[in-house]
Amino acid sequence: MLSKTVSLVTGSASGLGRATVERIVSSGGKAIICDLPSQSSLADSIIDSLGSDNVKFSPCDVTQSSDVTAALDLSENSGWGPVNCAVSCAGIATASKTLGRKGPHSLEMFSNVLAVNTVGTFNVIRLASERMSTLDPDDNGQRGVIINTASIAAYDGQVGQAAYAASKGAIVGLTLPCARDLSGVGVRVMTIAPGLFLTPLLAGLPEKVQEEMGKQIPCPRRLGDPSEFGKLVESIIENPMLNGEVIRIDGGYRMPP
Ligand SMILES: C[C@H](O)CC(=O)SCCNC(=O)CCNC(=O)[C@H](O)C(C)(C)COP(=O)(O)OP(=O)(O)OC[C@H]1O[C@@H](n2cnc3c(N)ncnc32)[C@H](O)[C@@H]1OP(=O)(O)O
Ligand SMILES: NC(=O)c1ccc[n+]([C@@H]2O[C@H](COP(=O)([O-])OP(=O)(O)OC[C@H]3O[C@@H](n4cnc5c(N)ncnc54)[C@H](O)[C@@H]3O)[C@@H](O)[C@H]2O)c1
Repeated sequence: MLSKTVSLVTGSASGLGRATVERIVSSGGKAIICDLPSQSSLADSIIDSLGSDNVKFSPCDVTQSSDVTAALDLSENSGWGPVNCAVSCAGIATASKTLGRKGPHSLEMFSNVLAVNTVGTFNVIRLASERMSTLDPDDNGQRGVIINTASIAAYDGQVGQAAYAASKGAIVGLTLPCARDLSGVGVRVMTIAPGLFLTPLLAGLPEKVQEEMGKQIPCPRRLGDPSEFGKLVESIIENPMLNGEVIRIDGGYRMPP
């Protein structure tokens, strides 16, 4: 399916989303880069390297339905047809204790992390699945695949990760019911829970935290390369039996408190 993949990939101007776009296009597929308008120059550099026939940019805040709709429309208006693959990589990470030295956790920050990570992911699932439902089914009765990005923090959230872990735990929780809901239209739903990958998001964490983490990954004893995330996306797209499940990709790492 990868050579016929028409995808929308959120958060794909950077990091894991970018690696996903590179993987899909290198296998013959197409991708709509769905990222914030502020990321347009990064998106342009991806289009320069992969070709404007294969990649297009739709400025998008995943929490806004009209933005996600515009990205789905761009695929159809470009002559690619409706998307048959949607990968959500858009996400933000925060670090703040429930009760810190300066007082309680900001409620606004907590809500914002859930809005982008959880509500944004569900927004893509609901709108992309509608477009996929219009496609002809393949030999397995399938029309598309949706891949979400959680985190190992959904299971082993650290000190300061209440908001982030809650947002990712919710993505783990919605995976099976969404897969069940969409089984009637032949759309699979999978979630990837990455461990520690070397992307701008991780580079923004305190250096001390980064150093400790890299050393703790059992095997391989290093941070993940974003291309390894892209390979897993490819496997999920290609394997029709993968559905309703969360896959950790973490080198056997379990985060300490
Ligand atoms: C991004 C991907 O999805 C993958 C990931 O999830 S990557 C993992 C990301 N992890 C994080 O972001 C950790 C976030 N937490 C932090 O950065 C900091 O804890 C914080 C900024 C929220 C708080 O820092 P601060 O208020 O300065 O607390 P600080 O004084 O350092 O620590 C207080 C206590 O908590 C402990 N602690 C703080 N952060 C810790 C951590 N990350 N791991 C273990 N212990 C920690 C300290 O050892 C200290 O213990 P003590 O009571 O025995 O002295
Ligand atoms: N890097 C890691 O180690 C790691 C580990 C576990 C999970 N994750 C998750 O993987 C995903 C990708 O992370 P990354 O490391 O590539 O981060 P990154 O910061 O490199 O990329 C995230 C992208 O999301 C975009 N984005 C943020 N808010 C958005 C919004 N409202 N609408 C549209 N786009 C938005 C950003 O502009 C950015 O381009 C995130 O969901 C993150 O939580 C990353």
